[in-house]
Amino acid sequence: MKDKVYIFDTTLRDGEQSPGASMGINEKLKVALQLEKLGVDIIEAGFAVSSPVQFDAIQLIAQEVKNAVIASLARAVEKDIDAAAQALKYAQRKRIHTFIATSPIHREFKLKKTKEEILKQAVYAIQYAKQYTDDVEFSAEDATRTELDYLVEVVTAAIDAGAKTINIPDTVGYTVPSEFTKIIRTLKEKVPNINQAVLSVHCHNDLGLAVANSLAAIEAGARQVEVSVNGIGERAGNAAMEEIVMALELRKDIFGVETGIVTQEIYKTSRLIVSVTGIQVQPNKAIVGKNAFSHEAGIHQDGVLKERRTYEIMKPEQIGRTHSEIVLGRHSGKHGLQARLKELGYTIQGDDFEKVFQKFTEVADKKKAVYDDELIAIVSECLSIDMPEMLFLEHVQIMSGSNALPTATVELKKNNRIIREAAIGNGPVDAIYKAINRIAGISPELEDYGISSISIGQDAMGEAMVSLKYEGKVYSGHGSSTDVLVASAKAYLNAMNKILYLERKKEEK
Ligand SMILES: CC(=O)SCCNC(=O)CCNC(=O)[C@H](O)C(C)(C)COP(=O)(O)OP(=O)(O)OC[C@H]1O[C@@H](n2cnc3c(N)ncnc32)[C@H](O)[C@@H]1OP(=O)(O)O
Ligand SMILES: CC(C)C(=O)C(=O)O
Ligand SMILES: [Mg+2]
Repeated sequence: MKDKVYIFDTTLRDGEQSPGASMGINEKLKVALQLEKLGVDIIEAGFAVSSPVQFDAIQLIAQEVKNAVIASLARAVEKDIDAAAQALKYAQRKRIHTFIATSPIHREFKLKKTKEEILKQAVYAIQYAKQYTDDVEFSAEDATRTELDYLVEVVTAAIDAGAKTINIPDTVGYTVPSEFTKIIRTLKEKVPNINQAVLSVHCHNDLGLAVANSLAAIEAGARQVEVSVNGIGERAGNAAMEEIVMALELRKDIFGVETGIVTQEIYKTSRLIVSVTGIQVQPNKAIVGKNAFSHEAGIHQDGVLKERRTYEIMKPEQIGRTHSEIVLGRHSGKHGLQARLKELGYTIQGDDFEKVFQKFTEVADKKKAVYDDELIAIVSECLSIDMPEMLFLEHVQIMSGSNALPTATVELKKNNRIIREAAIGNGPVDAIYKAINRIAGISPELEDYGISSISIGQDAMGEAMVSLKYEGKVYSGHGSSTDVLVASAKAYLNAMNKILYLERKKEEK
């Protein structure tokens, strides 16, 4: 059995410290249950003394989650530790995580205490917490800006006092990987009782180094990492769970360690955090970003079509995504275009293909991306081929407002015939989608929906993205427009047309 690295998830505590990320009690429970499914070892559910909502959320999570240790943060003061213990009362496995800052700048200006006073307070807090649970974690806040010999002294005393996990936070994200390696190695060499505790790291991302620092610490012997989903957290955030887990998973040759994470649950967890916090993931974010498995460049598309591994180091399915994507745009080449045309049911070769490619490059040069409906229009224009039996958006009209039931009227074109339907929904987008479902005659499940701006200014283009689940398969769609509701309708139709196309193919067989 390889060495295990414990995954301590702090999405619900440090992650929630991101401006605007506060979650309600039920949302926190939903996240905790998903983290349990994901297989994290420890869930830091909050900071109990901080507010009644925090306290109640920790209590509820402690009652409901069975397969992870539940932790609460507590300053090194009795009232915080008492509150943490009470909130954790019903947990099957509980951890009190107490901390105090050790660096000169925090000692002098924030805590206004001497080295001796801080060491004494840390030891007292750990001993005090031990009356409630044997599982006490101690963090030396701002450890990485602390004098190393003093840090050795504090860590030795904390373990003597009974701390079972010693956490070394890079609180302000100032450290670089080589320094982290040195800190962990020094602690392993100089702390005489270091083997009686698990050594942990908690890295912030102020210099974009949180993941690199955490991995350096693991290589140097740390066996717990504190992470958050999508890397959310105070200021520039914490080390991203998905990046660390997949680095450890894919580079076992380097790290030689295992985690208990069910990697197929990663994407679902990431999307849940986006939906409960409203904090979007940047498109180029590793592992969970919209573009992490998209290929636009012609040379890459050609490579991936010939052998996926030329430009993909993991399978999207490994992290619970359904597929990688060939995005047709200005940088695409003939192989990528041909493959997409084939998917759409066209076999176009020779001069005809050259004509279509020529027109495609003209269109692509003016746009961010060329979507399926536009491609079909190009083929139809260049080759006078009838449009296949697809649904095209002609018109969408919405009635919505604070006192109105959101109602959508949608007109779609199918085989040169206009079909009109209206529907009421929970919101304008829901109403549009219900009206489209009526015309299409099927009701796929909306798995994911997102809208983002793809240009700036008042006439900015909005791009909508949807994932629809139908008979166990997931279909994605994109649509863009200066009107976000029109973009939403186009994205839905883009995915719906893929479903309808495959359904027709099945019937033809
Ligand atoms: C690096 C981190 O992420 S640490 C965690 C940060 N998270 C949070 O702060 C979110 C939750 N915080 C809160 O709800 C509040 O700040 C509370 C309830 C903890 C404290 O609130 P208040 O009593 O109003 O104090 P306030 O937040 O203004 O100041 C913090 C006090 O705690 C002291 N303190 C800070 N850290 C510690 C510590 N680890 N142990 C003991 N005392 C500490 C500060 O010196 C200051 O004390 P002072 O009032 O004697 O000057
Ligand atoms: C409380 C500690 C672990 C923390 O969040 C930090 O130092 O960043
Ligand atoms: Mg932190």
